[in-house]
Amino acid sequence: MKLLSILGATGSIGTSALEIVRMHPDRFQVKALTAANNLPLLRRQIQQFMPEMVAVLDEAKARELGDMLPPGVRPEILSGASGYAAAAAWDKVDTVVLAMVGAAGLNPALAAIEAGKDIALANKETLVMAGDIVMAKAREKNVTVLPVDSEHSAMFQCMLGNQARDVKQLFLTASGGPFRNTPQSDFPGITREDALNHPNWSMGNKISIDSATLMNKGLELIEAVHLFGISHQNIQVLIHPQSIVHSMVGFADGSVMAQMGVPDMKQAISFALSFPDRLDTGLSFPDFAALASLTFCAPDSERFPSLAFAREACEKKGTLPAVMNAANEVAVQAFLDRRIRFSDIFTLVSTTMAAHTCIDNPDLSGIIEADRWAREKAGSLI
Ligand SMILES: NC(=O)C1=CN([C@@H]2O[C@H](COP(=O)(O)OP(=O)(O)OC[C@H]3O[C@@H](n4cnc5c(N)ncnc54)[C@H](OP(=O)(O)O)[C@@H]3O)[C@@H](O)[C@H]2O)C=CC1
Ligand SMILES: CC(=O)[C@@H](O)[C@H](O)COP(=O)(O)O
Ligand SMILES: [Mn+2]
Repeated sequence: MKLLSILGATGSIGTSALEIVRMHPDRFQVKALTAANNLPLLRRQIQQFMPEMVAVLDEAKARELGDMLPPGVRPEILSGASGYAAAAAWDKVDTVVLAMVGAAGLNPALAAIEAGKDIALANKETLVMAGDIVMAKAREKNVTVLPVDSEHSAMFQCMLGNQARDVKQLFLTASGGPFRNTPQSDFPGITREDALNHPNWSMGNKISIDSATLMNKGLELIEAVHLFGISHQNIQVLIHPQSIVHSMVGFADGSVMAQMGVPDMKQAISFALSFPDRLDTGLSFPDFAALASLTFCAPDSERFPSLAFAREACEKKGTLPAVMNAANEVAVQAFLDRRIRFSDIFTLVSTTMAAHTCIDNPDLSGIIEADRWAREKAGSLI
């Protein structure tokens, strides 16, 4: 029986993780859940899964949640950064699902690793900001970090049974997002609704916008560098509009292994939770006969410069990846709030990166300071 803490339980990944738990009550028990603002959904989850600990965004929300719960349902209710860290590090938990969105995931990730918990990692921003520190800490604490991100789960699955030294190339697939075929001249007219309309995946708002700008693939490039200890130069990004091949690994002998499935995160989440077993998820196989073709092509770096930003961050390292991530978070939120246009996201990120004086080998406080600086800088550009 795995004893779970699910951080970001009310989100797209969190609710899919709970679906897996619901399907396999003999394998998983929920001990802790966290959310930020969605108290009605968290209340229903608490009543269904009866965690002993929950954490929400702030004290006011914690009081509100307490008032919403019926008599007899009394988990410990914590709040804020200390609450999330407590839910990640609690000694009644052995596995933590990190499914919060954005930089807020870094502190609980480190708390979970420090406490020796196994990690199912969806929050890619954590590795983009501080991958060297997080992975070094995981090695020191002998903690397993299992990828939940579909591409990284795919690559991990392709590598099983092979020697790490035989991995020569990663092929990171991207759907291309909703604007794969949109001419750049139409970018100024792109609305929030257009950009949230991902062709294949149902996901939270932030990652949906990242997919539309291809920044999601930039973040995933850096995530792969840290998870698999490979240079970004050995990672090729491929546009694969069908999202059936979730990624591929090329080996020394010229063999390429691909992992496939319908675009549904329950496969990757369940594998991270049950590894090395495979659980029944209720998912069907792709209908290969009905699929006209599986296609691949190179990304268009002119319309979508995000991959170039990420490769620059990989080259310069230091605080630059955290700066790119923070500027992107500010820009995406401003676009979601209808304060900037779609193409302004690229300008905000590139201008903030260009203004940054990169610090090599930063410690955690250096990264947090770079994140703060980048948010202020990007905010001043809006
Ligand atoms: N969705 C997907 O298919 C995939 C997602 N990922 C990654 O997983 C992570 C989660 O994505 P997704 O589930 O789509 O996101 P959602 O926006 O759907 O959910 C985010 C979750 O985090 C909580 N949250 C938001 N802000 C904060 C904060 N400041 N502090 C604490 N908790 C917060 C939300 O709470 P509330 O809703 O209560 O406000 C919610 O529970 C992201 O890093 C994303 O890149 C990776 C691969 C695929
Ligand atoms: C499901 C998942 O892992 C997402 O990160 C997905 O990859 C987004 O689609 P894009 O390929 O369009 O970025
Ligand atoms: Mn992904």
